[in-house]
Amino acid sequence: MENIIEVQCLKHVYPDKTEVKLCGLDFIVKQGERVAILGPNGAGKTTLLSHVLGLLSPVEGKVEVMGLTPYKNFNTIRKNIGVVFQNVDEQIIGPRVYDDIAFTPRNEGLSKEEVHQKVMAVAKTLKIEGLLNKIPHYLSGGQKKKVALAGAMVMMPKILIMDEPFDSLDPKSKGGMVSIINHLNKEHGVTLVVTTHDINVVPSVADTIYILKEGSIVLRGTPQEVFVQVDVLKEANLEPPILLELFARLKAKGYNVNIPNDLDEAEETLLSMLKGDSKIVNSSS
Ligand SMILES: Nc1ncnc2c1ncn2[C@@H]1O[C@H](COP(=O)(O)OP(=O)(O)OP(=O)(O)O)[C@@H](O)[C@H]1O
Repeated sequence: MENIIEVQCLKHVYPDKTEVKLCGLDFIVKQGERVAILGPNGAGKTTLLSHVLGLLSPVEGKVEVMGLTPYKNFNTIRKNIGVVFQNVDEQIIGPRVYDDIAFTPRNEGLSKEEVHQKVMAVAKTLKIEGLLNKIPHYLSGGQKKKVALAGAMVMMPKILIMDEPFDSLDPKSKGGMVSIINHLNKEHGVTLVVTTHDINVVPSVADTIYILKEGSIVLRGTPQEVFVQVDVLKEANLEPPILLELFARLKAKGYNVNIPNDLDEAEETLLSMLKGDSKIVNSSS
């Protein structure tokens, strides 16, 4: 798979002289990949995303998206990246939900029919047809996130960047958001980059995880590889998902179990253990 995003040893200085450095491992995203960025508050996750979006320019380091330097090719880059910011209130601007979603296709000069077709298609995918006539200001937090996502996805960009997409969502809305973004990835080939503090949701939305800590990218791997490195996670002020930690502990005690991707896999493994499946043994016993 082709690299669609490449960031190497980025250094950014904000106008108030706050310095953010992200060295260590390179940040690489391949086309069609689902990537989650984890790290404590202030680690530099939003700064990294802002560079990928071309909103900031680095003092040092390399930032490339589709082989281009984002801040120098802002318009091309933004045509290919949909973004949902942490504070969605700042990005919803239309007087009605319909107008908000229609903003980019209208701006691109599409005909009224084409705009309508695009708005209805994305509203159907995200199941928000019933919100199209509403005034965005009065929507719930979860509904606003979906509207912002619809605005980001209406032109079906190659890459979708979401800063804290699960923030303030109730369990049902969170599950809905997970299904939607996985659908966009699977059915439309959209490359996903998300930041989140919601560690339990990560195995269901990411193929690859990056861990940021104090100006450094310290760890990269699949959820199964990353979440068993409990010491590194704790140093970065992160707790592994409970399910994965449980299986990592069983493995450390000599049980021949695979780290599960989700609750269904965990259930299957535990049921096999309870049934006394001979493949799952404690090698130390
Ligand atoms: N506009 C700004 N001006 C000055 N400093 C900033 C600005 N934006 C971010 N910073 C600083 O840069 C550092 C990294 O912030 P950033 O928002 O990238 O972290 P984060 O990992 O996204 O944190 P969080 O998990 O809290 O959202 C922090 O020390 C922050 O205070």
